[in-house]
Amino acid sequence: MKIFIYHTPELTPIDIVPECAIAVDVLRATSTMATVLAAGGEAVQVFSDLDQLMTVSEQWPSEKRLRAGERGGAKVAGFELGNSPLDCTAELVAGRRLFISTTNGTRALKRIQNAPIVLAAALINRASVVKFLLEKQPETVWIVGSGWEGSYSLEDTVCAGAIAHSIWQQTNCSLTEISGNDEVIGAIALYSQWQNDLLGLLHQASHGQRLLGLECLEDLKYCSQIDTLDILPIQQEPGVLKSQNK
Ligand SMILES: O=C(O)[C@H](CS(=O)(=O)O)OP(=O)(O)O
Ligand SMILES: [Mg+2]
Repeated sequence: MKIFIYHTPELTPIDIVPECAIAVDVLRATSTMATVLAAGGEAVQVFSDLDQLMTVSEQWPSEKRLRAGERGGAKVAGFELGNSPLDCTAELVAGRRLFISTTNGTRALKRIQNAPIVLAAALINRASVVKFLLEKQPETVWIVGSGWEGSYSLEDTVCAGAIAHSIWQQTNCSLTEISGNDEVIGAIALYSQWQNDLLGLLHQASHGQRLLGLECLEDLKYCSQIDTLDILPIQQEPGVLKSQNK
């Protein structure tokens, strides 16, 4: 297995696809998606465009859908949910499809949606993603950070590093054998440095500071946990992710 890390959707190649592509948006889109599916959501359907989200979700029975999204961190007017995983309780989401559009995470998923296998990863479901990769053994894996409007984000890179670090530790491969680009070495080093204080790292991150400004400390705490949800969001059709085995 060769792992490649791309820090943003914009840095991700467009003319080829890997066997498996993984979108990461620790703050907060993929953390929210994993939470919704773990709480019994039927599926998560992602949109980069709000008008398209409205058009498609209108065709879904109202009692079976939830609209979620943020712009500038704030909930989109008229939507039931913003982008906080803490709002995605089982009472609210069970059996319903989440139609979601966020600033960065949904763009990353759209960018990789043509790969044969597409996953959504966050720190909270890192172990489930790693387990799948070790069982499936895809030849090439891309881990794509969502970043922030085209620029680097610390929290997505540390999560990519956490995935690569775990694969490296659980195989007999050398670092050179698993790393497809230099970003993998850098991400593993970042994770190794901060693995015992991931919340501290999120406090340092510009996105973490933005969310703290929006009074979202509890979101930071939740998203900084590692391996807490046994859930694998996997794409079933372009833009639609379900829990594996559903
Ligand atoms: O909702 C989020 O955390 C961000 C937007 S902001 O940084 O809060 O303004 O969106 P995401 O697509 O999850 O990075
Ligand atoms: Mg983000």
